[in-house]
Amino acid sequence: MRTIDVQASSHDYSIHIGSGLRLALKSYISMDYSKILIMTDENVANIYLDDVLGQFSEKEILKVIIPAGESSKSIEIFYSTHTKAIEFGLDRSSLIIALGGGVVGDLAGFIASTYMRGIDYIQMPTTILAHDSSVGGKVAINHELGKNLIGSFYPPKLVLYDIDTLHTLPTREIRSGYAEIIKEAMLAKQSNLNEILSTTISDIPNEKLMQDLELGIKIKAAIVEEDEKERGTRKHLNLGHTLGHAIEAVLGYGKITHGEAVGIGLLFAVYVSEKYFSKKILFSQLLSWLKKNHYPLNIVNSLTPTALVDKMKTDKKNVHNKIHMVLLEAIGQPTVHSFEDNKILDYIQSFFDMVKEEMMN
Ligand SMILES: NC(=O)c1ccc[n+]([C@@H]2O[C@H](COP(=O)([O-])OP(=O)(O)OC[C@H]3O[C@@H](n4cnc5c(N)ncnc54)[C@H](O)[C@@H]3O)[C@@H](O)[C@H]2O)c1
Ligand SMILES: O=C(O)C(=O)C[C@@H](O)[C@H](O)[C@H](O)COP(=O)(O)O
Ligand SMILES: [Zn+2]
Repeated sequence: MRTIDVQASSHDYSIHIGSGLRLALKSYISMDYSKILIMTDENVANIYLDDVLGQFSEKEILKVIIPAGESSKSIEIFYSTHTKAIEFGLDRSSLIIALGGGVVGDLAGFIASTYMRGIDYIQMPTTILAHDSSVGGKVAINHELGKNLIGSFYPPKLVLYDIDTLHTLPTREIRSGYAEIIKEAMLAKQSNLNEILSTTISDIPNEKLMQDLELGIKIKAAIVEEDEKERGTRKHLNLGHTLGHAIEAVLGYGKITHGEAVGIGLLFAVYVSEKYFSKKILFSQLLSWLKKNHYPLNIVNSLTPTALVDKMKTDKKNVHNKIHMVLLEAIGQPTVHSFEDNKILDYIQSFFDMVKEEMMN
């Protein structure tokens, strides 16, 4: 087992990464909680819920199983879960457990942050992508006008990452998770990035997966420790998300995975960076890695650049209604830049043209 400790402003917490941890959850809970609400989605419930429930008595634990997918990060499910929690008698000494991917983690975490003005919660990530979402305390639900627009910063008490659960992930979700690891490596060092770009999604040995996850988590943890509330450096973790989030919202939540959208968003961020700084950084290597690993680059054929710019206008990084994007001056040197809407529109149009041409080769 590996452990990474994170210092948050409210408390410190540990991220344990290892095999079989879901079966030992109870031994990691140090407080005597009055009741527990465990949230998971229907896919994860089918495979792993009993492993966790088996450690508790029926009286003390309420299970809330939500539909799988991004559309569950909604105000309706947020509200109905509050209702179930009140009816079950959850109080301020109760605990919420998020067993699942980033959807469950973001939603359950946001419910924990608002229930009776805030109760403890534990993240039990079950996707590769959730190495990112379970760390750092960003919790949220979506608004029809944009991603994660209703939320808060609310760190978990503990992250228990049982990597055995990752063996049941569909290939598409492995692909999705790796986009965020690439992002983290792009913010760190060339050698880290080379290591991640050497991965082939369809064939990842266990030890390599563990190493890549640990690398991503360490890079993320260091950034959120430095700037928990995203006043400055944490914005860099949004690399690839200005376009990525807009793609998710324009297509309709759940039509593309978060990581697939971020993968395209990262390529766009590198494309703009190379134009802006007039130098080669990573575009051709990243493009060929994304192509080799079957990221859905051809989605650009069904996207309208003006609709994307409209969505980008609701991005949380914007200031005075101006779109702000994270660019890379070089690997490990992210910076934030603001652009006029027309300039972004030009970039998207020429980027799409280039991707379309590449997809024909
Ligand atoms: N809070 C943050 O810092 C942060 C960071 C990154 C992403 N996010 C958010 O995370 C969400 C995406 O998370 P995700 O990619 O984990 O999506 P997800 O939670 O929807 O999970 C993806 C799919 O995998 C299934 N699944 C989960 N675990 C499984 C397992 N072990 N075996 C088989 N199937 C399994 C789920 O049922 C779902 O169908 C997005 O909403 C994104 O905005 C948040
Ligand atoms: O932790 C962060 O900070 C991130 O930006 C991580 C992102 O991968 C994640 O998708 C996050 O939810 C996006 O943040 P948002 O503030 O743009 O919603
Ligand atoms: Zn993300």
